Amino acid sequence: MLRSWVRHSDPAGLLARTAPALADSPRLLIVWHSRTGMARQMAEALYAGARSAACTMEVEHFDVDLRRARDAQVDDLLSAQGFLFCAPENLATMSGEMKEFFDRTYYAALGRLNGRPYALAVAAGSDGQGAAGQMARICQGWRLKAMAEPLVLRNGAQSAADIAAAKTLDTEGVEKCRDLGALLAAQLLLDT
Ligand SMILES: Cc1cc2nc3c(=O)[nH]c(=O)nc-3n(C[C@H](O)[C@H](O)[C@H](O)COP(=O)(O)O)c2cc1C
Repeated sequence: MLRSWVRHSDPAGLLARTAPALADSPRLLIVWHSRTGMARQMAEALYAGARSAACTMEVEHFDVDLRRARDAQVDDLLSAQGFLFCAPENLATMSGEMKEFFDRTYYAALGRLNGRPYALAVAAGSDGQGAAGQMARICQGWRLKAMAEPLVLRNGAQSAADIAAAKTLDTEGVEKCRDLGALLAAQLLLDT
């Protein structure tokens, strides 16, 4: 579509020369899963932080792809220069949908993401270390470069009722996620 518009409207070919740069905008991929809302809000704050960092750095062309785990594909990984993975801890592991994303994409992406920056964010009741450790091992297998310690936010839920309740991320949590999103975006934009 863009190429055909360029061909017909730009006989001198000036825009055509800039088109590849637009197609090659750096891309940050955020993959998330959430059952009761906390990790979703964390992922949204990661996204907002990444966007605002690009704005502060006056970077015009920067894609931030916020993708639910069940919808994320190998090509999404391959076309991104950096990653944020955000999931809840369920039964001392990352949630099943997040694990299924890694299972589905791991071997197809292996050896093709080496050195790209990443960070992790985990929503938890009282722990979170199990999910963070598992995701970190997978990212290590992919030879990604950790940009920060995993961000683990705990809401204290332990009873069945509290666990099932819809969650609201507090202001401090939003700020921490925004900061992490900004850090990843800044690193990626400096690298590319
Ligand atoms: C089935 C299930 C198992 C859970 N197991 C853990 C756990 O092992 N450790 C923990 O810290 N929190 C545990 N939680 C609490 C969640 O991590 C917490 O409620 C968090 O907010 C979930 O994120 P979400 O709101 O994005 O779904 C569990 C929740 C569910 C539903």
